[in-house]
Amino acid sequence: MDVFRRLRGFYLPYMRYLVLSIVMLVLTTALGLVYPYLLKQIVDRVIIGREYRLLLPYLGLILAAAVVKGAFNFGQQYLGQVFGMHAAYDLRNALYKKLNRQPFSYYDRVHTGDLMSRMTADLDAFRQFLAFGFNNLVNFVLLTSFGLALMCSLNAWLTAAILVLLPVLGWIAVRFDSLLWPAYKRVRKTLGALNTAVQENIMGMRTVKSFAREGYELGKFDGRNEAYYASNLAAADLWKRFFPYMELIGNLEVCIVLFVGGWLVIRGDMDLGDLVAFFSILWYITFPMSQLGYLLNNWTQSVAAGERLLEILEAENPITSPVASYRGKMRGRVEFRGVRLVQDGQEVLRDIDFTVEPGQTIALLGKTGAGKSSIVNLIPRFYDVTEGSVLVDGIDVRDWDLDALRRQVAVVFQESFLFSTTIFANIAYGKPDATMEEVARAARIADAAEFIEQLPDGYRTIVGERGLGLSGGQKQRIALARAILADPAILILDDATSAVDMETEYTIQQALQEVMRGRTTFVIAHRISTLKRADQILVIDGGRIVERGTHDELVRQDGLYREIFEMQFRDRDEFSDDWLRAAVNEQRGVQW
Ligand SMILES: Nc1ncnc2c1ncn2[C@@H]1O[C@H](COP(=O)(O)OP(=O)(O)OP(=O)(O)O)[C@@H](O)[C@H]1O
Repeated sequence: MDVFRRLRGFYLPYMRYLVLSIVMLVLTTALGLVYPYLLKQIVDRVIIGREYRLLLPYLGLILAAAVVKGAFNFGQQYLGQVFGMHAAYDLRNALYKKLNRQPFSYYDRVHTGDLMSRMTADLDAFRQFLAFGFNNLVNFVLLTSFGLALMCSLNAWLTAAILVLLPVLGWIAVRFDSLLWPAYKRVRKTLGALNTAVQENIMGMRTVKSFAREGYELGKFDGRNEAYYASNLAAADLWKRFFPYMELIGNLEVCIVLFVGGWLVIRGDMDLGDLVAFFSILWYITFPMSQLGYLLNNWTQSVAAGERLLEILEAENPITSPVASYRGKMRGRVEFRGVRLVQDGQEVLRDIDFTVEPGQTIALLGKTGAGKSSIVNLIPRFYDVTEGSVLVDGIDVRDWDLDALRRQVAVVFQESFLFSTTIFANIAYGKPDATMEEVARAARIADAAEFIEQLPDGYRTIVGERGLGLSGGQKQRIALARAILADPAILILDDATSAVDMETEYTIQQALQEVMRGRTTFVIAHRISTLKRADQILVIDGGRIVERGTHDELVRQDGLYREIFEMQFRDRDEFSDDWLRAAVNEQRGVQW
């Protein structure tokens, strides 16, 4: 019940459909109970009383009741569906909205396949209960109570006799529900794991194939498929045990009515017509009773599914805009004050202090895993600091309106993600109203214009899922153009040119000089040649700033920067016969 209480916000606004549907259901049920009454009349008056002229009117009444009942039945099912669909529509929107608002840390933990299964299969199980389950439940209660009341009016003793088995029925139902609930939770969980395996396999198909690991992946899938199959079988096994009990109780009821009812008729304490009517009511209510199993199934599935939906809806999100948030125009001054960051219990950053003035370029250099990305991720609040603060224009990023902050900070990640749409739409992603000229200009700066124009459809070329069909360097250049077009006050290039060759990187850098003018730029790169022009270079090691200064200052110190510099210099020396490197050196006028 708790699941339904917590999800009530989604179905309460549409209760009018459910109420109308239930009204129709009551009428359908009431009309259904007219048959036993008519049957009694036919037996007592037409057959026993020999009033044959009444036969046709009674048959006419039975037919009319069937037609009206059919119409009400259609109405109640239709309205039930409308109720379920409206609620599911809102729920789907809320889930999607929530997922869009969740922070990076949430996506570090969840599995895409499992999320997809929650958004589809679990949502549908919940909708099914709203659309049919609610009505069936009400139908069950109504039919049983109406039926019992009618039976009571026919013969109280006979009704009391069949009620003896009711507590047994209730006990069995409750007992099975407690067994079914965990069984269905397992079914849902194994389905999520199965979807995760499929999704990861498809996403990573190139890696799978390149290592010829199809066999291993098939085995992994087989294992999860087996687990899903086994959990379904376990649930079916429970049902297998449940149905015979229900069948037995139904048949016992028939025996009781035959025995006690027959005895009452023989003694002359009950009319034959009443016994026939009693029987017909019993059959009428045994059907929904035998459906109790399905009802329970529907119910437990929807509770298990609802729990999984609530896990998304109620997931904590510490990264939200404060009520009195700041949403001004950004100048681009960034300050880190005593920043410490702990992730998964591990200290990733500590004692990070630095200031960048608007328009300056700051470079971060360090070994892999040193903490460079972790530093820049704090600026647009992809993560929040554990201690200390990050200020933009003197205002703590936690006091900025999240959208205003992120709209004015553009990040180009090492792995560029492209949507499966046109190159134009991919570049204009942060500025949907951009004109062709603006998009082409951003592409020119990112050194992407040339290869885009050579494609058969130019900017209208549709790139495959995740940009398949383009090279890594081409994707990076499109991502770069996307950031340039967004015209941010702060531009963060997190290893954004790692996939392009040195010559292209050089061309991009030349063009970026113009883009970087007037905006604060963070550059993370491994090649010293990329960083050396920065106003300030921070050398990161083990989550701390170990050196800082300009290129000239740092090469004079005997530290990590110089070590990296000399290493890169040695490489260059070893490959001195490489015509390309020589050409680039010459072009750059690098003084090593
Ligand atoms: N979301 C996270 N959850 C837990 N630990 C993380 C997370 N992100 C990064 N780390 C850890 O923090 C440390 C620094 O990672 P970070 O990505 O900042 O390094 P980096 O210097 O940018 O490395 P690279 O140059 O390889 O990109 C690593 O030890 C990493 O395992």
